[in-house]
Amino acid sequence: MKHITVIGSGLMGTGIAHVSAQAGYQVTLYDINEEQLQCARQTIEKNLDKGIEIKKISEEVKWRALSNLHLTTDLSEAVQHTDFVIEAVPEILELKIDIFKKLDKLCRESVILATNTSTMSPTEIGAATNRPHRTIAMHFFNPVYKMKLVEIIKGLETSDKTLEVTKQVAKKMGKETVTVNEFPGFVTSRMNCVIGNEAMNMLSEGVASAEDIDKAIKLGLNHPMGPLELADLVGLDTRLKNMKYLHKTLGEKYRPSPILTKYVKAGRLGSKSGQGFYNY
Ligand SMILES: CCCCCCCCCCCCC[C@H](O)CC(=O)SCCNC(=O)CCNC(=O)[C@H](O)C(C)(C)COP(=O)(O)OP(=O)(O)OC[C@H]1O[C@@H](n2cnc3c(N)ncnc32)[C@H](O)[C@@H]1OP(=O)(O)O
Ligand SMILES: NC(=O)c1ccc[n+]([C@@H]2O[C@H](COP(=O)([O-])OP(=O)(O)OC[C@H]3O[C@@H](n4cnc5c(N)ncnc54)[C@H](O)[C@@H]3O)[C@@H](O)[C@H]2O)c1
Repeated sequence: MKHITVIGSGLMGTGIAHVSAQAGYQVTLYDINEEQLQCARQTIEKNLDKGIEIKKISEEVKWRALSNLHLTTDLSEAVQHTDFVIEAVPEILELKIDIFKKLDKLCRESVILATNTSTMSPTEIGAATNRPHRTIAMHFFNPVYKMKLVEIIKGLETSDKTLEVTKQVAKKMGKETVTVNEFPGFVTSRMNCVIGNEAMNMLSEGVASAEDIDKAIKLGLNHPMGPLELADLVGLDTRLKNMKYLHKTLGEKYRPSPILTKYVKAGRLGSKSGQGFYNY
């Protein structure tokens, strides 16, 4: 494994490309949006600089990581030399399936295709390809360069070898792993969605202000961030897509809070749009 391709250079693709390049992989970051790619490179450079400031990495590691990073809007070029692909496009099943079909045609037979889906079925995504045994879900956490876990989910046909290689890749990126059986939302998104949704319902019902809900959960339950500020960090559009999928697959308990739907309709998407439950 020498070369990783990351598909989608948004919040997560940027972080995954960062930790991959820092781990010594050649990384090609692909997006349909050139501006987004440039923005990703700047974010990675800024976060590498912060790493130097806190003495977590050296100047040399920074420059090596940046020289390992390649950007492209051409999908064939993105996968030409790749060994391992990690997809991080928006949480829309049809979009992920379409990309996996294209990747399956373009990539050498030995290439593993991983999805960074928060909730969806690697079996269903893998079934769209001729390599279900080489498809897997590799669920990273935001902000990727600070968070220590990757949740790995095997699809029905995923081979043990694919699981082993995926674990090794995550380990080389400095991450711990857990292996979870395939259920919608896995362990973490299922839990996160329930807590976050309850916080939004409490806000709508007037139980407390956003600030006090978050403060209560941080100082009273010792969470590092409050559920509403965390939802803003994740992106309210992403969160709504996750909730809708869990609602469809797991039932009524996961119905998205109406305030979430309203905010997304208004274009309040969290920190990335400048406004969510808080102003940025
Ligand atoms: C439970 C509430 C529920 C809320 C609901 C929200 C909706 C979610 C719905 C699901 C949607 C899908 C989501 C997705 O699929 C999965 C996710 O990503 S969910 C979000 C996960 N993220 C979190 O939960 C973040 C919570 N916050 C935190 O844990 C912390 O605030 C933080 C982000 C870690 C930051 O804390 P800080 O104190 O600022 O961080 P540290 O300084 O301690 O750094 C941590 C660690 O990173 C190292 N480090 C820091 N900067 C750099 C750098 N520039 N380069 C390299 N390394 C860096 C630092 O040294 C620390 O390492 P260590 O010393 O510990 O080894
Ligand atoms: N936001 C989070 O905290 C978080 C955490 C873990 C997992 N995830 C999952 O990661 C995935 C990406 O989420 P995100 O928050 O990074 O989304 P995002 O909206 O920030 O980024 C998505 C990127 O994909 C690009 N894109 C769209 N269509 C594309 C295509 N056809 N080909 C290539 N690129 C395309 C967009 O231009 C954008 O740059 C989702 O499946 C999400 O559920 C998100």
